[in-house]
Amino acid sequence: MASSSSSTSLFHSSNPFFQKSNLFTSKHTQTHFTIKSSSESQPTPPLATKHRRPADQNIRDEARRNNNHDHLFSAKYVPFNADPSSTESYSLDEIVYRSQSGGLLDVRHDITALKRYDGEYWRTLFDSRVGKTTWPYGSGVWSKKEWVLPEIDDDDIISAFEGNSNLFWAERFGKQFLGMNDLWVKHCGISHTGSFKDLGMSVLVSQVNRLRKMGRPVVGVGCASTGDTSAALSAYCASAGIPSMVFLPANRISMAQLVQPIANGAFVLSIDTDFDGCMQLIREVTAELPIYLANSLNSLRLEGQKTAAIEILQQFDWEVPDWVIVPGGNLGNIYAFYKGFHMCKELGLVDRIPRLVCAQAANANPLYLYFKAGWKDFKAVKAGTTFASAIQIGDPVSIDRAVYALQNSNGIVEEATEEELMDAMAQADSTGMFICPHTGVALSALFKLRNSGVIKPTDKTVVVSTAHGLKFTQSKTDYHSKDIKDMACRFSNPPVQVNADFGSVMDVLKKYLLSKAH
Ligand SMILES: Cc1ncc(COP(=O)(O)O)c(C=O)c1O
Ligand SMILES: N[C@@H](CCOP(=O)(O)O)C(=O)O
Repeated sequence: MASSSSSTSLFHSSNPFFQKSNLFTSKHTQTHFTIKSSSESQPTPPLATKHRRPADQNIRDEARRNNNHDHLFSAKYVPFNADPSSTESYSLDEIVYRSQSGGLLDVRHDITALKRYDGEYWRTLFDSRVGKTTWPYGSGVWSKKEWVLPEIDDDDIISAFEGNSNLFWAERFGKQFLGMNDLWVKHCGISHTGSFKDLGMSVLVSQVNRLRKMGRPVVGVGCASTGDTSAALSAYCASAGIPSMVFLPANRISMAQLVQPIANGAFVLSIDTDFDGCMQLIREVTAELPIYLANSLNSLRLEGQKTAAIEILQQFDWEVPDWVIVPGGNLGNIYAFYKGFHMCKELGLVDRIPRLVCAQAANANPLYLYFKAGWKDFKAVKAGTTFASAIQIGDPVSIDRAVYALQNSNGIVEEATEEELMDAMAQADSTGMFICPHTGVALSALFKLRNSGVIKPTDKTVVVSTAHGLKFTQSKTDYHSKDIKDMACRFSNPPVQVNADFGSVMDVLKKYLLSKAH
């Protein structure tokens, strides 16, 4: 941290933020910050109020008026986990998904430029933007714009004010089932299209919007999907007026997920294969046609998704949880969480990162098997059917990213059987949540790690809920009807059929009340 004697007030008129934007004019931000560069000028007081937007301007117009075109920060693509001697890099305005050697890419930020500002500066800046409608900072993703896509024009951003999702204190669930009092569920599925994919898709579609305005050959955007990526892609593309194409494995996604891209006007291909087959096809197709690839192989997506990690720290007032548990499928998200936490540590917002747990369905568990084998000889698997259908993935594209995230966070991989994940989902729902089966996978991992004593009762623990339960009502209906082969459905709560007369209704009610009396 810079000391105040060697630094300049952020509100000083020589600071570009102060000059070119009204970000610091709210009364919430009248704190003095420090930046690490020195200057001889004297600080001047901050402006007291934000000017009202003229009635004939919308929030985009207002952002345009205040736009800061002098970019202080920048980012580029580099090979993922590249050797420090590597000079290979690409502008984010290039259309490239793989490094020269065929490996994954990563978005690398100019950390030196970001480090000119200390942790207190970034914390206060991000905090000052929460809960506003100022374009584009009202979004949980774009409130961290300098760390996401620093060079994009605000006007090119396609946002549904995603993010800022509820960090839910799972008080009753924690106490009743786990003896925990500091258990939290990050509800990333309470979002525009009902999953965490909105975070990354806002970034990707915004960049596509920019590329198209620059005249780059992008006719549309495509993805393979188990249902959530396609929902997010089609919604953001529809909002931007960009054609979208989604490759879906036939009969393997929920009805709610299927109808989302249909309703949003995407070109929907239902293909008689599994997700891994669809992924292979979209990769081949995007190599041939001017269709931009929207899966998380594209590292732009992870820049948006990483903001969920930053948000967790922010919601805890920058206190670091002990554990964060994330359900994993194609394995981009576990790395996105790692990256968000790591950036906060590197830039001085926090002093450590949480331990990460990646939770997989036992029927689609290539990462779990790899972890158990001591990270030796990764083998893709043929993913079996699972109620956690969005993570029915046997050959995850981000396997290397996931291993990196887990190895650098002292992480763990767990798995959950179908019965475990469905029971955990029902237990969570019985305490007032309405979670998806993937969150059930994460909660099953938590049960296991609590039972083995790895996670302690007082550990501050966050379970990432990745999609809205309303997308998966069929699995809940099957469970509560006890309509699942070889599953006891121990926590089912089927409706009671009763005759339409007062006596019958009274009989069942009395029986119920007696069972509840202490
Ligand atoms: C609801 C849900 N949860 C978890 C995941 C896993 O995320 P990732 O593929 O980034 O591991 C996905 C998608 O894969 C998903 O749609
Ligand atoms: N669960 C995902 C699977 C694809 O993952 P992605 O993050 O690589 O797009 C989905 O909903 O399609």
